[in-house]
Amino acid sequence: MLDATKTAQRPTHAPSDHPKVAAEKVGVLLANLGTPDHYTYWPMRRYLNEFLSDRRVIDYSPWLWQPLLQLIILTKRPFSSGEAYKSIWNEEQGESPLMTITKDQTAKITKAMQDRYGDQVMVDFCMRYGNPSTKSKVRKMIDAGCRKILFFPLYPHYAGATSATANDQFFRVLMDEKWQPSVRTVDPYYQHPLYIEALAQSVERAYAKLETRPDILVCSYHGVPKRYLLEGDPYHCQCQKTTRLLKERLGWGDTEIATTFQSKFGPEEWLKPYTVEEVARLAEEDGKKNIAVCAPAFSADCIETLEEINEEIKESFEEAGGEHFTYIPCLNDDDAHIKALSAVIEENLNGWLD
Ligand SMILES: C=CC1=C(C)c2cc3[nH]c(cc4nc(cc5[nH]c(cc1n2)c(C)c5CCC(=O)O)C(CCC(=O)O)=C4C)c(C)c3C=C
Ligand SMILES: [Fe+2]
Ligand SMILES: [Fe+2]
Repeated sequence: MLDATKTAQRPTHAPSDHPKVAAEKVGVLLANLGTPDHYTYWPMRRYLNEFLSDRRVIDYSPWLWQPLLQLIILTKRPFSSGEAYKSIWNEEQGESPLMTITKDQTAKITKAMQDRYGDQVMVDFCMRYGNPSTKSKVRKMIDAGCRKILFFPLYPHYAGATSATANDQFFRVLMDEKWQPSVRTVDPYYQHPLYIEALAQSVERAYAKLETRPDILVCSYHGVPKRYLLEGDPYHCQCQKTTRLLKERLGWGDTEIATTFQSKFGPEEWLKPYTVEEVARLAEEDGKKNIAVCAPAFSADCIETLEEINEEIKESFEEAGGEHFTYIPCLNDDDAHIKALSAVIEENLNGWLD
């Protein structure tokens, strides 16, 4: 609650001083990871620098890590990752697919919330790294009269490198605000029945379009260093549970679905099996020549799915003798996904709205 003694020193940006503010609102701030402004060297370098300097993502001592990052990694990776981004870029809108999809999700969730609550709720999105920044969107919500903000990291699973760092940033930028909203953050939703339902429907829809049923569905999750799991990060267990719940909902057997981890970075061991190796092994050793791959840890298609899975990992499968590779897109702005995310939001707004 607000301290009445502070109202006398309300800053000029305080919501009630804002000429356009007619009534108090509740803000729902969706947050995704972030994406470069462009695939050329400097925007790529700025984005990777911010991302890879986050100690929630890479926890090495900055004394060791920063020289390596600044002098070696950031001289090369902006070029190689930039090429990958170029191959998937949405040239028409001048942005990456992650940005386009996040905007589409936000528009649909806004509509769902307005149908339910009218103008009492304001929905917007921000990114953990790059633009639009968490700071700019928190400020925008406060200026628009949001006295309560629900912060929703768009990751089904909780990892230090994703949800936790998004939350860190949210609370960090709030420290700079004089006019404090009351806040809530959303829990991971990897076992929400509507999320599992949306995943299952996306698999069923994809399978229904195929002439021959794939031998196996590979659920490829973004990896993290194995050490993070051993040090207590819950991400790995939550991914395993998602695959199990999906398998149960689909009514499949153990041999029809697998869990793998992708996007290994650096020399350390990451969560295994690595998708890129496992798809080759499935083709070569298990004779599974027809596979489908989905990516349940990503709420939106991005470089890691459109380029890494659908180009690099597909190539690894085909080089090992695989014949049919089907990539099942992320849930993106599917109606079932919007329904799931809206339900999660409504559950978290409990008691905040009439
Ligand atoms: C280096 C360590 C990394 C960890 C740990 C990590 C965890 C992690 N990331 C996501 C989701 C996304 N990652 C994306 C891109 C991306 N990830 C890393 C590194 C780590 N991620 C890098 C260097 C990049 C940039 C691209 C590249 O150079 O390879 C994206 C896509 C962004 C886009 O613009 O499309 C997402 C989404 C999760 C879920 C996760 C751990 C749970
Ligand atoms: Fe990542
Ligand atoms: Fe990648």
